[in-house]
Amino acid sequence: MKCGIVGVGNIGGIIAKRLVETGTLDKSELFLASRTFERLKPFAEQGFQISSVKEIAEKCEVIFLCVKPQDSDKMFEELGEAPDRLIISTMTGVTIKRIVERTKSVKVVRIMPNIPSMIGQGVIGLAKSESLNQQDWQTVEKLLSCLGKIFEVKEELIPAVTALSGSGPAFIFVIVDALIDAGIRMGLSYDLSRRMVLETMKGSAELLLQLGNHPGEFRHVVTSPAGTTIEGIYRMERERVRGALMKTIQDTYMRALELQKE
Ligand SMILES: NC(=O)C1=CN([C@@H]2O[C@H](COP(=O)(O)OP(=O)(O)OC[C@H]3O[C@@H](n4cnc5c(N)ncnc54)[C@H](OP(=O)(O)O)[C@@H]3O)[C@@H](O)[C@H]2O)C=CC1
Ligand SMILES: O=C(O)[C@@H]1CCC=N1
Repeated sequence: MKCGIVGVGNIGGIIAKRLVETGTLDKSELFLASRTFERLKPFAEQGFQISSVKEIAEKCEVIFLCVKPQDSDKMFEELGEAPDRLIISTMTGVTIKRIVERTKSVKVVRIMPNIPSMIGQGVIGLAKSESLNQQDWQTVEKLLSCLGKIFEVKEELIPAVTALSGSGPAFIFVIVDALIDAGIRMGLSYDLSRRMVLETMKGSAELLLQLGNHPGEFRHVVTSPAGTTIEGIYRMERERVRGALMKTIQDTYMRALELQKE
């Protein structure tokens, strides 16, 4: 199967690497196109095939579109029409309707991956056009499963997925950074603090995933009467941490909706 990636930046680069390193595609089946050669150079040096955007439209059965929304018009112009192609877009704010209009392909999948895809542990929100047949869907699953877990949603929920899991890792990284600093402030080394924070996060997430309990239930298991945890929880409530996190996601969601209108 010939597959092309248009826009080899953060996400396009991750997809290219995962497709090849997991053996999902052979380098001979994959073609990369981007605006500046600088981004493509490390791929060219590793034997990836470099192409033009137009060539990808002409020769690839599957085309990933991975440019920023602000660059999409120019990219669509260069791509031209690609009526029989299966299009998989990571572009934030660019609707399936718009992709169908610009490419004339009716087989369009809009995805919202996140960067843990780098190690195959991503969350991939996905909405698809109605014209995909069983074979197309198998192709999509084959290509995307090397990135992580696929969650199919209605297209109207993609902006919510963008806020929660697409942008989500950035918020988690800010929280991790702050917790590591808190450890350092109490005298732990950076390395020890980092490992303890990450293992605590990983263990807590695994516990919830494996046992399925509501997080509030386990919070009570940790919290001893007149103990240490309740002091921390009381501080979190006074600092309105919950509200701040919900507002963070809401503002991100509003921007995702705005981008869809621009
Ligand atoms: N980063 C993330 O975590 C996520 C991003 N997304 C979405 O994926 C898309 C890509 O994001 P990201 O990878 O971070 O962005 P990047 O800017 O890192 O990558 C986009 C790439 O597309 C190239 N490009 C721009 N215009 C064209 C064109 N006309 N033809 C070919 N290539 C072009 C850019 O070239 P140049 O190097 O010259 O700028 C750049 O290398 C965005 O729409 C984003 O919203 C979705 C989920 C997560
Ligand atoms: O910041 C952005 O716009 C993109 C969408 C999700 C993650 N990065």
